Amino acid sequence: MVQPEKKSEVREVLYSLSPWIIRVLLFSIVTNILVLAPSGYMLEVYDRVVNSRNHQTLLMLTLLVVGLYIMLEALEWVRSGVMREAASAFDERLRRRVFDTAFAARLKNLPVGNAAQMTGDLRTIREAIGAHVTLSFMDAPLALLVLVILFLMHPLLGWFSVIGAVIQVVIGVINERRIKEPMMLASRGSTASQMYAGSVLRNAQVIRSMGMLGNMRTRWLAKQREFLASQADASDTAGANASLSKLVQSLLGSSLLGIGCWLTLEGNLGGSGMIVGSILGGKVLSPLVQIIANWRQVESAREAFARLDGMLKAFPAEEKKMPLPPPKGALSVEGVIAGAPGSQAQILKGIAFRVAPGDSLAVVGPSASGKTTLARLLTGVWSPMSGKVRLDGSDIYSWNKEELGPHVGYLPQAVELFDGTIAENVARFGAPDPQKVQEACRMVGLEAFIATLPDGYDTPVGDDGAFLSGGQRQRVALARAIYGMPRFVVLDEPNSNLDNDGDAALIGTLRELKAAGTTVIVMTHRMNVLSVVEYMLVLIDGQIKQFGPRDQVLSALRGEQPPKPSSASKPQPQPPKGVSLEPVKGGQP
Ligand SMILES: Nc1ncnc2c1ncn2[C@@H]1O[C@H](COP(=O)(O)OP(=O)(O)OP(=O)(O)O)[C@@H](O)[C@H]1O
Repeated sequence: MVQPEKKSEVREVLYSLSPWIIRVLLFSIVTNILVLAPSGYMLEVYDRVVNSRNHQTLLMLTLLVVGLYIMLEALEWVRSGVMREAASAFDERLRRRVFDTAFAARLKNLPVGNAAQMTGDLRTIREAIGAHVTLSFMDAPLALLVLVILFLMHPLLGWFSVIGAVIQVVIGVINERRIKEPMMLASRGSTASQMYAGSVLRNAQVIRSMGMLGNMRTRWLAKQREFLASQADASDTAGANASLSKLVQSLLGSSLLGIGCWLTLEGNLGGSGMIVGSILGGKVLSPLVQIIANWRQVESAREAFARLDGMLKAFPAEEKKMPLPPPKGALSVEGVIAGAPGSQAQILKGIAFRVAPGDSLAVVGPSASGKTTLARLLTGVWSPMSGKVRLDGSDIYSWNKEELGPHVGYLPQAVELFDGTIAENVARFGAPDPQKVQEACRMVGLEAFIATLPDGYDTPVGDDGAFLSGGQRQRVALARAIYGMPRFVVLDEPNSNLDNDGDAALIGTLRELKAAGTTVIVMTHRMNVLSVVEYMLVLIDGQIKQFGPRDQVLSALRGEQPPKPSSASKPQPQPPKGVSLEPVKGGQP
């Protein structure tokens, strides 16, 4: 079946700029006429002043031309201003959508560079709209009118101008062909080099401690050399062609004067015709020369347009859906097969289980068995290849996350904090509710630490929480996950960085969540977490090996009879065979 062509959002936004474009086109008519003022002045001075030797006429003509100059420059200023306004409007109308799409693309495992390229592409198009070259495009139709006048004056003048224009276009095309490849390599190389430098700077401590700076620098220098060589190649070619283009323009101006003079001598053109002809010839070429000189900018904008449009088509805006009622926390995982976005490899190979509202489940399993993958599916970060993850019966992946977010808590394995204060991070960068922030920090045992800080909850955490210790970062992230007591919480290795106190605080947090009726799923390698959960799921190589009430699963793993229900209130979990679990740190909480 033929798929209908998806609408081009970027093109639609460009079309929406027509009120600005029409205004500029109207101004362009006036400026293009005013541009002829110096030529008119020259002719009038020759015709009227030199012959009549009239000082007053000279004064009047000079005052008139000065007035016209001022008007021309004022209009040019207004014209550029209107285009800059149009450029801002373009950015304004797309920036939110571009940001969201870059974010969605990153969630689909697209490299950071490609996702970030989108904001660069938006900037490239915006700059091209506001650039002088766009005005040259608007001047081009009027240049055609000037060409018609030249033909009417004498066909020879017209043809000479056309030949000049054709030579200019040929130079432009050759230039573009020659520099396209090196420019592309230079642009890619520059991005790669920048990203590499960024990653070196982010990991400065590792590099310093193991004396890796020399090796890293050598790599960076090689990347720099590579892209600078391509850039130099492109600039050399562009420079040579620009000089050639200027030469053609100067030659054409003088040739037209010569031809005009010859035509006058032959009696085919009036005396002033030769001057008018040479001046008008220059006007035909001027927008063309501008366009050719800035053709790279036009090409870059065209490439950025294609890339941006492709990405926006690949990631359509989320449709507005009817809001769903807040979830109660009933989780159902139905025949889920899943892998990393963009990859066909299956990490989870047919997973199905249910967790009732308020119940807690520990997911254990060896490294790389798929626990983190499951956490990403349970929180709707990744979508399954087949099957569904449902919260209160609704597909969690398609649930509007802005709407669902306050009811869900997620602590990822790699803790990510953002540049802001403790309170802002805990409150998920919404307006912090001081009571809820304090409550979340109390539950994870951060209160005492925060009390020692001069700025308390308003203390900045630094980029990615750089001012905090690993354990503190994990606790702040845990507080963020439980901020506002969500109904559904997924914790991926919540105690990987915690000491005994932190572990005890975590167990306390899990108990409080339980008491509040929150459904909790916790991926763990630690035994002590098992003491506060009711259910257990053993994941091995992407498949469920065991699932059920905790003690039953533990007994099954040890090859024993399941314990009697009463023992569930006094859990004494032991490491099962085949599943590596670290012993409880600091004893039973
Ligand atoms: N973003 C990704 N892109 C491609 N493959 C991935 C990605 N994330 C995980 N994988 C692969 O999926 C498999 C399962 O990884 P996952 O992180 O889910 O395991 P895990 O059980 O959480 O391991 P651990 O206990 O070590 O954290 C691994 O083989 C890993 O290479």
